[in-house]
Amino acid sequence: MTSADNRRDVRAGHRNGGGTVKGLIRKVYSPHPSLNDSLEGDIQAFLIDEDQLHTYDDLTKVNPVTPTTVLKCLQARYSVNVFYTHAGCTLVALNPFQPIPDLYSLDVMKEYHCASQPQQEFKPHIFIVAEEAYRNVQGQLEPVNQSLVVSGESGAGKTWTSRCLMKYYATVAAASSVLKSQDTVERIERRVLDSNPIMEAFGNACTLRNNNSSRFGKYIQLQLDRYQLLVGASVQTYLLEKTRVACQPANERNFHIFYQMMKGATDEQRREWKMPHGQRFVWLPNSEKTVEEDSFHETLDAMVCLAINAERQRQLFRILAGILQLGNVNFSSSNDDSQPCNLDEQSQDFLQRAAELLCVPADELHMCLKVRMLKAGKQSVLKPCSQAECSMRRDCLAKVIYAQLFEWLVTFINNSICADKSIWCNFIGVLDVYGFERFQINNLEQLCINYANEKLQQHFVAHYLRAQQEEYVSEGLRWSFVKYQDNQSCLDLLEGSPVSVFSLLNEESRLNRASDAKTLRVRLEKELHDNANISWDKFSKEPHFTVAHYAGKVNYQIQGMVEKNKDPVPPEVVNLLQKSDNSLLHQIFSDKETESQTSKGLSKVTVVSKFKNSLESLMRILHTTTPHYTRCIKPNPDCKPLTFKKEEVIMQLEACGIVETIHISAAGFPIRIPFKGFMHRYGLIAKYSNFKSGRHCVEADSDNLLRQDVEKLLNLVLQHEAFDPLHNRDSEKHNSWVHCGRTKVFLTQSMLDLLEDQRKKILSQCAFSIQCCWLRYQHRRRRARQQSATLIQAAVRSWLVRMQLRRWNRAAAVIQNTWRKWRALLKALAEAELDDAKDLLQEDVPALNPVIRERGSVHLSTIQEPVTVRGWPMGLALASAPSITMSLTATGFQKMVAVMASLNLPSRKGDYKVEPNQYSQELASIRAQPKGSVKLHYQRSPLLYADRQPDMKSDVTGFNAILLEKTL
Ligand SMILES: Nc1ncnc2c1ncn2[C@@H]1O[C@H](COP(=O)(O)OP(=O)(O)OP(=O)(O)O)[C@@H](O)[C@H]1O
Repeated sequence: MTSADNRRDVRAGHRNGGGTVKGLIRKVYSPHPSLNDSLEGDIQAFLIDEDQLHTYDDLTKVNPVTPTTVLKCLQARYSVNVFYTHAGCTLVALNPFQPIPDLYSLDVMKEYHCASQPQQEFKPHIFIVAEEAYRNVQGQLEPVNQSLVVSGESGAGKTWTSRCLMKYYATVAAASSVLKSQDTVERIERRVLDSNPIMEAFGNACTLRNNNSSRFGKYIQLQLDRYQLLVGASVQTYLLEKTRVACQPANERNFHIFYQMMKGATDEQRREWKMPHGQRFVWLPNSEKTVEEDSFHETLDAMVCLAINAERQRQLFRILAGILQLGNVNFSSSNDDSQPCNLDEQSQDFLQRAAELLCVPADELHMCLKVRMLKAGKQSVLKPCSQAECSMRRDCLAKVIYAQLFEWLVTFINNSICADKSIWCNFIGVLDVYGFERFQINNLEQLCINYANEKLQQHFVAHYLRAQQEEYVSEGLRWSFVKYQDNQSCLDLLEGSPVSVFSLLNEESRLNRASDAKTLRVRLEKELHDNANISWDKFSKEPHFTVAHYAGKVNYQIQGMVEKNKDPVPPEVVNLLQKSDNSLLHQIFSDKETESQTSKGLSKVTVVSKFKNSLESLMRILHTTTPHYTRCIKPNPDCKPLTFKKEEVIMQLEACGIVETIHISAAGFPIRIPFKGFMHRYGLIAKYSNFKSGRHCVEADSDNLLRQDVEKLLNLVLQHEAFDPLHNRDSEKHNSWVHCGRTKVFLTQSMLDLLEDQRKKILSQCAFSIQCCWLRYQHRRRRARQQSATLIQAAVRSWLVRMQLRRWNRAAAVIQNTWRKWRALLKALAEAELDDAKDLLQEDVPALNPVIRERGSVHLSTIQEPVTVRGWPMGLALASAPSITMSLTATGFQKMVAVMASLNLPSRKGDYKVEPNQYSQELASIRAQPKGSVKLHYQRSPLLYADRQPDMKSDVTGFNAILLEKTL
């Protein structure tokens, strides 16, 4: 099946009357013959178009709705391999009894999950129910928690459906995981899924009606965190059929796990379990029959995945092997009643093996089976048991071990998969309970199972059929009542107070006397003859009673019922098991009640009262959740593919009241929301659609005001639709999309989808606006930050520059100061030298000496006069250059610059003319240009060596040497 196949045929919807938009005038059975004649005509007219029957995706579109038309549509769909059909609030699932390729593939799951409106876009499917429940949790519409109730008779496909639902959630609730590591999510979903094979191995068996029949009921809570991700699960089980361990109905088998062990054990395991090849076990009938579920490896893998360690597995399988050995123990009757029963040689051997496997002393085990301990006051008396009693004690031992082992397993699984309460906030529950049972001989098990089904039917009736109709009336809707089968009187018969079948059964069980079927039958008849749901076949020899259940009459055998209800466990048995060296066995019995039934007296909890209590707690959970119903239908009793038996199907349809459901769904409004809640959720549509009510919608308290707001809002939503149901309300009100009651709005699914669409659009617009504002705000903030950063940077830079300049200025001042000192000193020296030279020429030397002497300490800072340019001896000019090294070593332009600096000539371009000596290329003259008044005449110095460059290494002597020394 491709995804295109899954898509809904939209044209079919139009052909079938345009879906729920246009009201359909439906006809129902009437006591008036002429009306029924016309109904018959309508049925024929409807069925004439046979080719179109399979296109009815929703049975509410069938017109007229009768068992025949519904059946024909389902048959037509089954023949074209379409197995799911909507029936209003219920999904009808026909069992194909063959694998349908790609019907449950991962891609299909994703398609349904990603579709904006799966119910509109795709064909009916169990994934639509799953997705609807998931979206309800996402939408947080009260009640947020969801329950998926899967019902149907044995083999109809409940377990299969539950598995599909779990796989769906394990996929979609984990796929969107972005917050957790993939590893964590996978581990959780894997563990949740892996609990299935273990539970099925221990709790399912091959029966005449189903090769993999669940012999217990279960309610699985899939725990979701606030992001709607699967974070854990928990399982609650109900009424395991433990009698199957020791007594299998003809042509049926024991629980799968025993066959798995026998077929899948390795040689070593066989040795350990004392289970050689070819060994026959009385409690494993029909072991030659192979079923798909006989896969031991799958169970072992699941155990590993759930962290049941190797040692625990060893202990567990040894216990199971011990149970099998017990089944082969046979007691032979003793001739003397005062003597215990004997065991033949073979049985002794089996008993020995059983004792070894259960790790209890063989002789004690033997004693415990054949001798009963009676308490008379404080005295205990041992009384040998009859052969039947011995067998019963043996069976009881096996049953109690198996039941406790199953309970331990469920607790272990729960510990492994259950999330901490602080982590999960919502749940989706999947309820898979055994279907209605009616055999040739029915006993306490069938009574309990059928009672559970009655309870579920009542929940459906109360939640959907009755509640809906009652509400329509109280809310002022004009409503033509649909008759439905209310099973309250049947439930009163079974569980009512003060007298009911259960109460009488319990009374009888608590009396400390041997049960007598006939007495109970008489009591039942005497006390309950007023109730029309119970009857007796006067000609039957066997004590019995017949109950008219919603799904049909069932005849219950009274023989053995009281004993089963007592479910006695001999205290010796429990004492013995508590002594076991098998730590698992020891653990599961360590806190078991050891006191005998007699000592407990009337406080003994019977099977019926225990079951009733657990069912009531389940009902309490169901009442606080939003239910979704799936009715599984078994098309034929032989589990054959492509076989549709009309009689078989019509009985099931009638049993679950599908026709009534369709009537009410077709005409009614499945969704009801109080005005306040409605405005709270959808008020934003008015607010953001420029719709003004003149006051704040949600604050308007009076129902009338609220009602007006609601109506305006609905008009607003529908104004784009060609059809305006509110204006139609006087005519076909109950067939329109929406109706405003006194305190509530009644909606069809289509109307709800429309409202949700609008709400989503507005929310997405709001989200867009918020995103824009946020982006703008972020942008502004970023810009402000940038500006601030620039400002700070500028301030810091300017501060740094100022600091730098201050340092430079100080340094420059120091340099200038020092430079000036040098210059003054050199000037003084040069002048002194010139004066000296002049004096030498004029022989007037002493004129300079006083100056030198006077300034001898080189304190010349006060000399500020500018250099007077005149004819300089070049040697002195060079010596007064800024750096002596520079003036000595530099050549060309550098030298010229050095000289100019030393002469304090401003180095403006073009002010001076500099001429080198044409031979030596030494600086010959610097002349001011005509505009200036500087004239420099170079003449041969009268000083000795004045035409030489000072050379540190050359032998500069005399005054020049002194001059050089000072410069350095
Ligand atoms: N959708 C399906 N597709 C293919 N096969 C199916 C489907 N549903 C059920 N089956 C087949 O029908 C068989 C019986 O289904 P299932 O075990 O789910 O019935 P059930 O209602 O749980 O019975 P019980 O009450 O006895 O446990 C399955 O083993 C499987 O082979």
